[in-house]
Amino acid sequence: MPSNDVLPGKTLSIPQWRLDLNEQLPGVIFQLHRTPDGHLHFPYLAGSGAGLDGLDRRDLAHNAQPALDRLAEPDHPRLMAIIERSARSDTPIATTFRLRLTDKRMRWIAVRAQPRRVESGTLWVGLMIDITEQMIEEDRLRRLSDTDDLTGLANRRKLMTRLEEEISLSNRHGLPLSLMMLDLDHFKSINDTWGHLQGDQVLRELANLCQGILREEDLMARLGGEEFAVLLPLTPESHSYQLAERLRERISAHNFGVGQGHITVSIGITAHRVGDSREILMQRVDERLYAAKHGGRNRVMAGA
Ligand SMILES: Nc1nc2c(ncn2[C@@H]2O[C@H](COP(=O)(O)OP(=O)(O)OP(=O)(O)O)[C@@H](O)[C@H]2O)c(=O)[nH]1
Repeated sequence: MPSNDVLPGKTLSIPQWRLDLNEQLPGVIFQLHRTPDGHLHFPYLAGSGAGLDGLDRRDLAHNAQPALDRLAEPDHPRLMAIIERSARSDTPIATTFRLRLTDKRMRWIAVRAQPRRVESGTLWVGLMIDITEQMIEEDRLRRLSDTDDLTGLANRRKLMTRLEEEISLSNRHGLPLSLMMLDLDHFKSINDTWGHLQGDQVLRELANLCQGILREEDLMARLGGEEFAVLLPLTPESHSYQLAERLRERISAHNFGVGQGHITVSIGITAHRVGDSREILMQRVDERLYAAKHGGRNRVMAGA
């Protein structure tokens, strides 16, 4: 049976019209060969884009390294592991990775490749296409679905996802984690007196003010209406109490344009205890907020 492999030492006669067609592809078709000692090279490469432009294909025919050197840092070991696993278990490669081009631009590439054992090692036949535009669009949509329209803060959905992740870290490594819930006091009267649009402006400004005080790794979310939550990783309750007091004071002293001192907040805080679920934590912090409201508002209530 004639071989379709373009391995070193073998020649393959491909009609010129097919070579021309392959070169015009908006992606790359390839053969990747791995010798038993792990050396990788591309015996066949055709097409354009896929982050390989500017590389000498004659070099790549002998050594895949110049292409692998373009892999973004975290993707390099991951892709190597995927190639090894595919070679060992004869399973296809289906993944995405990032390549850094010479001008420092990053491109997202999708690869699909089918391995086959050959005398000289493993040979994959596959294709790579540039999916950067789709990834940017996906990222935009993801961010939209995680964002509160009015304030630009994270929304409840995003908070709940992060809370789940942080709780799992906290349970596994015993790291401190605090949660804060913050609600504007008598906000109905602000709306009634100044109008809904001005009320919206107060919510936006409150979000800005708090974000200026919080750390990068803290996550502030708008839960809905005039209720907010702040997730504080690596923060024990004593620290989050001080922070909550600072937020409360700064908010009550801030001029929101609706009469000095008219905007105050009640805040509940609680710390995560090993074994607490997301729902338990949310319920407990809600109870603390309720206690702050009933204790007279413009105050912080803590308690694990
Ligand atoms: N401007 C504006 N107002 C909102 C928004 N969402 C909810 N509100 C208003 O927030 C007010 C909440 O009123 P209540 O639940 O009675 O609470 P409150 O007046 O803040 O009183 P306490 O929380 O008990 O201190 C209502 O007037 C809602 O219309 C929003 O997106 N924009």
